[in-house]
Amino acid sequence: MSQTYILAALALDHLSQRRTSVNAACSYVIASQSSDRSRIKTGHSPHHAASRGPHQASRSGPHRAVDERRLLALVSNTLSFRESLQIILDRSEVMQRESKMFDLGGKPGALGGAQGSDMQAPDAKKRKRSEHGGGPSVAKAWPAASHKGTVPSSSALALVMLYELLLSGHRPSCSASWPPRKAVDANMLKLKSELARLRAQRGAASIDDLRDQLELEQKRKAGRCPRWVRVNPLSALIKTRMKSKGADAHSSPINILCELLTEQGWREGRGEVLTKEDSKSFLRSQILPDVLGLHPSATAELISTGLYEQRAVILQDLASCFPASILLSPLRLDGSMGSLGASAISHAHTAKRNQSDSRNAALFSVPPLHVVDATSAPGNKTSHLSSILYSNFTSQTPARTQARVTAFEEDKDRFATLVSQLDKAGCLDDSYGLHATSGKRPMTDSSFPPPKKKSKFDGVDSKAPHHTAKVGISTRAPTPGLVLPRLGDFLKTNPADEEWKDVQGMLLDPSCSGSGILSRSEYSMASSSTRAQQSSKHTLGLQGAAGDTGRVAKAANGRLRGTQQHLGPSLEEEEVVTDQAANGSEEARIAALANFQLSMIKHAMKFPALERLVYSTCSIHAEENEEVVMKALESDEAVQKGWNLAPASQVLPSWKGRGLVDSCGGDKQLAESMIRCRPGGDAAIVDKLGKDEAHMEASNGFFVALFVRRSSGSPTASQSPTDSSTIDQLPPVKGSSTLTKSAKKRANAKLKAKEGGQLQVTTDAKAHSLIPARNQ
Ligand SMILES: C[S@@+](CC[C@H](N)C(=O)[O-])C[C@H]1O[C@@H](n2cnc3c(N)ncnc32)[C@H](O)[C@@H]1O
Repeated sequence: MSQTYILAALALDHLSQRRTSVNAACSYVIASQSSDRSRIKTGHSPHHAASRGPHQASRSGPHRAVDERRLLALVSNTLSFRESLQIILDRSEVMQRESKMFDLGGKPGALGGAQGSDMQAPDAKKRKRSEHGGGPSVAKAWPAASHKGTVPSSSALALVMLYELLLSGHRPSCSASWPPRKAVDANMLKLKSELARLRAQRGAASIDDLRDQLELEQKRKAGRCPRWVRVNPLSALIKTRMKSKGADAHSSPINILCELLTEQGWREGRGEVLTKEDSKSFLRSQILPDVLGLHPSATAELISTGLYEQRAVILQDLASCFPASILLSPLRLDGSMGSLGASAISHAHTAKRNQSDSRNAALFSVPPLHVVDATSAPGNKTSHLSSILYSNFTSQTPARTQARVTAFEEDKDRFATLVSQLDKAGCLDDSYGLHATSGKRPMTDSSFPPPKKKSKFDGVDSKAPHHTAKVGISTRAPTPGLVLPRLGDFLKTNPADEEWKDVQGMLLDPSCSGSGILSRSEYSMASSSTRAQQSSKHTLGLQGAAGDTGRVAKAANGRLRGTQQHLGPSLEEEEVVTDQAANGSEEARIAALANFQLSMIKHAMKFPALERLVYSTCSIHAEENEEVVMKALESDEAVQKGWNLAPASQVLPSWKGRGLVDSCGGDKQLAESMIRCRPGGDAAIVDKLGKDEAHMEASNGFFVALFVRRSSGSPTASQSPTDSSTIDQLPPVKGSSTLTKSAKKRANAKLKAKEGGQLQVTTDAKAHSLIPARNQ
């Protein structure tokens, strides 16, 4: 019956959205289906049915029980071959020709052809609605129905059917007239020839060879990445130590973390390579000062220290720590990367505010104080922003009263995760969510965390005036965590609103294909041995998350490299949100994502005081990275407001991986100003590693670009907003001429059209001058 295929596709959809185990995804979809049915039948809530567990649920309805082992094997095997299947699908163009056949949502009654399948007629409109000004809304195109376990995406269903019909060697269990099967059958010749081509290209003797090759490649890459940890200066543990150190010049949060580790028998190593043998050593990142790397096999050992539980460390990939660091670093006008102490930054802010010491303030462009994280959940980068702001301004009261992070998230479930993660890490602003009158948190959502107890170290601001905050609104007293989460669609904000008038920095890390994430394949791909175990031993919902590997290992297994690694929860919250265009090929999906990403950047560029905008993805596709940045630079928003790219010297200059020149129209300088991380590290470095060695420059695949502009509110620009000579006389910054030729042309054309210098800022000058982000 087709039901198993539909459930398998739903499980794949679920895995695309959530970092979870194959087991858990299968249990989830079975429970969702059953609860849907029981809700329809009895009117009970889905939670009620789901809480009975998948076994009972699936057997309680009038429908045939799902063969759980078969479902698990089908999902695991499809995942194992996912990359090959996708290549075959794309090359054969089956999705382009047959998209309707896989679109169960578009064909009410399509399920009718399946025996034993009575799943709800889907809400096709919901999945296809077009939002945010053109193209499928990637943020919203994620099929809500599918996510809730009703209708799978076409792409997931196609993968499952392709695996079953092309590779499994099983007799299909659905009717030959069921549209998804018909579509694959009709294209079988083409599909087989693409499979043969792929095998020949990879030199794989058999299909199993092909799968094993892919798995090995993924594992090798993932194994080279250290277990990255970032210190959290907002954890009570670090704060207490910091306080006890008083004015000790060496007492930075990272030094304290190293000290805490050393006290527990860890050793600080040297060099760039971590070996498996030394499971209790760590290295400091040479790229980011607040990050350490351990050998991935040391994760369980780290967890046993209690530092993770107390959130003294946040487990976050190195590359994922780039955006907040780049956004909040001082930018030097001489082109060097600033690494100024907190007091220097604070001094610059004071000078800027008073405009009394322009010489000093002009030394560097001060990092922003009010920052927006436009797409926050689960909040790794948000808490990093909070950590840096907090560290910079911890003893600088004037600046600290203004420093804050407004964190948007539009998905309610993910918003709950965001709030909970921020709360655990001590990053929430204490005024967050408190009603001015009752002092109680307003949300009724059960996942919403209870009000925080104040620790003695949170008392620093106890003399501050009582807040008069609305929920998440920024009129609040300064508090340690600094983050004000906002449940809502960033695209629906009005940049002209009063509350955004002082937003100077923004981090934009939107939903993407997630193609750079190594751990995704790591957790989702079952090794040959575990596949066998799964089919024979495991039954859904009964098996413990990580088998019998022990409590610590169980908790840590999100990244442990062992046969159980794909089972069980992860320690790192999943940053990736990948949305699939309901129909169509991988290319269509990426194009839809790119449209959405561009619309987010263009919206961000409209914020009046914004001077820095960091754009990042964990994708390796140029379509989502360099190409989006190029289009953004050429957009009306960029040209009118004078947005540019910060030069390479201002964006982690010591990081070797830079943008793809070809994808930047051949402009080397432009490409140099962008950051790229190759999944598993640069081949030139990591290919020399021994077995079981990890390298301090290996991370997930990632991309970052820093857009900068001088806001018209900044002193220099406002002195003479239409005087291009003034702007041109600014000291040039090497390598910052980043507008493309067509953008320059358009800027010139616009300027000519607006005779009399009516433009607020002389776009012509902006287009030709070399302008770093600067405030003075
Ligand atoms: C890639 S994830 C962000 C990961 C996060 N920066 C971190 O490091 O933990 C993208 C997030 O943006 C949210 N999102 C997508 N579109 C949005 C919008 N228009 N407004 C607000 N949030 C949005 C998604 O729900 C998702 O949680």
